[in-house]
Amino acid sequence: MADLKNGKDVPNVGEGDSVSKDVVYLEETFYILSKKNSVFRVRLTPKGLSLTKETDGNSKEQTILLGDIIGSKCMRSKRRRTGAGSCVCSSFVGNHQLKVVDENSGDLDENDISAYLYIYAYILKRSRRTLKRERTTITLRFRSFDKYEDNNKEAQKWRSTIKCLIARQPITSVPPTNDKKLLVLLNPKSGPGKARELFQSKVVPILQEAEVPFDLHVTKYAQYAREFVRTRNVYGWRAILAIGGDGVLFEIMNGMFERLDWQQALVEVPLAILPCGSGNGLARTICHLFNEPYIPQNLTGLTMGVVKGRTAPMDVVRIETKASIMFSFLSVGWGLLSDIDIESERLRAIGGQRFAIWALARLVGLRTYKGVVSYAKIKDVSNLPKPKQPLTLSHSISQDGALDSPDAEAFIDADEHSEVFVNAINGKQHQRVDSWYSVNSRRSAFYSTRGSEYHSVTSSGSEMRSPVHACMHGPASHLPSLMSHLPSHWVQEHGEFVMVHVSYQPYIGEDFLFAPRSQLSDGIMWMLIIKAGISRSQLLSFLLGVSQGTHADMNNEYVKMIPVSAFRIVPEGTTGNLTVDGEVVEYGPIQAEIFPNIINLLVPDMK
Ligand SMILES: Nc1ncnc2c1ncn2[C@@H]1O[C@H](COP(=O)(O)OP(=O)(O)OP(=O)(O)O)[C@@H](O)[C@H]1O
Repeated sequence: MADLKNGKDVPNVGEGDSVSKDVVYLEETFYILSKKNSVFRVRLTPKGLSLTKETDGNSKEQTILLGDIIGSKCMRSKRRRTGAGSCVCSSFVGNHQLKVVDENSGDLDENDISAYLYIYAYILKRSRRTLKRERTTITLRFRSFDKYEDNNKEAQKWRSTIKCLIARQPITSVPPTNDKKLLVLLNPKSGPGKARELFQSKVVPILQEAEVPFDLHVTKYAQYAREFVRTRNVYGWRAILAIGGDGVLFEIMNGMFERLDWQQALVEVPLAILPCGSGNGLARTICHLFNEPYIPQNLTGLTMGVVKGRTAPMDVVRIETKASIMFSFLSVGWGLLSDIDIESERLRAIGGQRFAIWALARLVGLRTYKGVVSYAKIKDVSNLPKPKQPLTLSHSISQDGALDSPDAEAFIDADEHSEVFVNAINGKQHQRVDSWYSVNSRRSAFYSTRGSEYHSVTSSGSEMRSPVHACMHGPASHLPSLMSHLPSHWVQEHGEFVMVHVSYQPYIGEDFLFAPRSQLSDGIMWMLIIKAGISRSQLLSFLLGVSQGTHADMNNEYVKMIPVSAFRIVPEGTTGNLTVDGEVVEYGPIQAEIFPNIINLLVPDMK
């Protein structure tokens, strides 16, 4: 068995290129009780957990990638009811289920000296047309020594190494700790109203397995999340997670900019989003850019990013209207797309499909808007990476729905048909009976993470309503004031428009690949201008193209897509919709400029 290399630095673990392929951090051999001619070698390497089955000279290897592993825990066997079999070996065969408990539990079985190491992974699996994550639990049973303490020491060594590797930290005998909780701000009214249910069934189990404690606050009214982050000591949390649509994150981000210490807060407290709304443009963007499958209502991949704590910088856009200043991360819209977004609100209950239905209605009754559109064009975008093709998944259903079973008991992992693997090393004279077995845990469900707090929805919100008017801080503008003349190098277009929509992320909604060349942080806004005069059939092909991003290739007298660093829209008249990140703002002059790399966003591992 390879020694634990204490203090060894592990750079870029998980990417697998800068660490030698031959490095083995830990290695152990196991065998299966019912198949004594098979030997199983388990190795922990920079790539992940390698499981090799050797039978009669043949070997078969399976590797669970480090990027797919989210956590590891040591457990003890649970005390059995009187009359239940107490023999450790027999307890794993037949119809008995393994029940384990935390080592500090009062309900543990003192007679079982085994230490159990649970390794939790969500493996990316590709079937013919779909890519999805499946939950897998690997259980290693350490029973080599006569005392539980010694077996536990062995199991803890594996746990610490796994945890250090996940955190990309030097390997030490103590796992890395972060006592700070995750602040979760959840909008129960977002999208079809399933955020609470999805959090409980899809997110909490992963937080539990990764041992990430959280404080959950369910928003009680619009602007609750904004006031919350503006008025609290946010440094006490490891990150702020928005659960809902893009609107909750918009509130959180603007609450951060209303703090005097906005700069420090944004550096030290990363933001994250899990999509439960009807728009979900940023969540879809993150999945697109980090090659994570995006499956509506399946939060697994993004939650893995949240627990692992990897960050990526994101641009923000400072927006000025006559009455207010705000910061945006997604888009500014005027005309057709904003009309569809806002007017389809009445169909909120049906989720993202509301956009398609309303788009058809608005094509029939097409409106145009008069005004002036001005922009500072970015001349050279030739260095940008090629746009990525969207992963087409035909909205597959994840297998990990099995986590939902509410009547399950926590930590029941052994399947009735699971096999028992018994250690075969040390020439059989030593009575080592370490074992491992791997099962797809279909019955586990966890409902709270130790140390986590659920804040009642019904409790009074009075502590939150700050009497003091918020003042917007954030980076200072370089633009002339909204009513002043613009610099002469800006382009100006007067006329009648079907729409002007500006996006700084590839996706502005789940099915809207609006700016395929956009990156999270590139300092570029993509302005799409569609002028009046365009035929309905051209407009239809534009709307159909938006789901795959093919509309961006349309470039004719009516449609163009321009990279800009700042812009101003001055609509004529008083009726119409102007939106920022999908939320309505006052109708009138609006101007915007982009600031690169302001936000730290929690993102999944790049695959
Ligand atoms: N408890 C609440 N009650 C009512 N509105 C709320 C509550 N919490 C947040 N909001 C508001 O709900 C709006 C929409 O939120 P969110 O973006 O999460 O959902 P959504 O369904 O995706 O919405 P949208 O379609 O506008 O993107 C936000 O403007 C937010 O201010």
